[in-house]
Amino acid sequence: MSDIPQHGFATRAIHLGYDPLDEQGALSPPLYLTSTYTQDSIEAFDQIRLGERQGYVYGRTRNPTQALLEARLASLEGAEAGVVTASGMAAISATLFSLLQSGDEIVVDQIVYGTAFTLFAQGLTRFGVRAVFADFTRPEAVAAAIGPKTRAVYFETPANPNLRLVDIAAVSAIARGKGLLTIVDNTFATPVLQRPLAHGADIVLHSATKYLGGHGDLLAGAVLGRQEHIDAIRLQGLRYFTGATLSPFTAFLVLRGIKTLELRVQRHSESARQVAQLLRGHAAVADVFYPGLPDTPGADIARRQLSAGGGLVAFELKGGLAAGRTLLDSLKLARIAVSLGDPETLIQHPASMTHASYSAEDRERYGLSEGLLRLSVGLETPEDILADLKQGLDRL
Ligand SMILES: C/C=C(/N=C/c1c(COP(=O)(O)O)cnc(C)c1O)C(=O)O
Repeated sequence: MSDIPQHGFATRAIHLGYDPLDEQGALSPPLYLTSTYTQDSIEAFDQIRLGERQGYVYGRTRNPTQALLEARLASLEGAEAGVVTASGMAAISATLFSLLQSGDEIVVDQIVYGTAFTLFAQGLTRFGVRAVFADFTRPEAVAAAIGPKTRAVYFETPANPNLRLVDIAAVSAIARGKGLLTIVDNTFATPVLQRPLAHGADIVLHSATKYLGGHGDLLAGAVLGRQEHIDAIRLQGLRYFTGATLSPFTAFLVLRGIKTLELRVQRHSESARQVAQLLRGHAAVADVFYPGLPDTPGADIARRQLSAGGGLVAFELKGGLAAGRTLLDSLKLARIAVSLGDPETLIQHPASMTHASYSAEDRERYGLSEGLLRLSVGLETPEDILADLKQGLDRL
């Protein structure tokens, strides 16, 4: 079925780029565990290196199982090409090390995943790259932060951990007008709900550890975008800056994960919407942040960019951190753990867990409350998730 690329999201996630009749009728794509490849002549290796011939040489930069996953993820994000990596942080670092060099600046949103913040605030400075943090909910603040040395802008939307929303079209228009690249981490929304390239972004990143793998049993990353950028990220960022290659077996697991991605994200979203409504109506809750609530901050952006609210809910209790600790200790179904996008409902305290690498001053400055809790709503029976949360809240 050569016309699969014109089919729907779920059909492409399941069928794109592979015909079982090419592989003895094997319905599940083969797993290529080889580290190296032979060819029939030295000339063949020259032709592959020069891009005159499709083929494989060595597993650090290309592998057929990874290549199928890259083709499917690129299709799901509406990208020309993709490259997969050993983790989400590997996707971020391979991208930054390929596209930036000493003396460059990059404008970054104030609210990003904690370890990504550390890479920007501390890691890149060791190589002469300066991150300038700005409030991306105000596009004019992004424009003001751009200088003659800026090469790119970077943000997450919805952002980790408080789910704040950034207007992709507005920010990417500012960046494009100054000849800059727009890099968007789409981990929280997934391409089921949001495709940043369609709103003007140039590069999309994923921690495939999360919703794409979808079962809390792997670490992986992905970068999607134009061929020229993906080639640079593969042949520089992956091949020699990081070497952070995705194992073929993990690529096989992510291929299996994305077959149910649309179904899972829809279920995560519906359950999270119910959780957000429960929280919104409970006396112990001070504030709820959920893109699927009609009056959430940035609701107009959500309506333009997201087809549903997603599986993450952030909230604050009236009793602050002390109440948060009591709640976490009283939950019986939800597990206290970092990460997200698992079938299991997970709850965590960003200030002491995923965002502990922000200094207390930076958390204060950027509005990351000490009392904020982040809930990754799982795939359990929704009534059970709600009952567990309610019994914990009712004790406060
Ligand atoms: C413990 C990890 C969490 N997050 C990670 C993460 C990464 C980094 O992804 P790897 O963990 O390197 O696959 C990249 N981009 C985003 C928006 C992320 O949330 C967490 O928040 O709970």
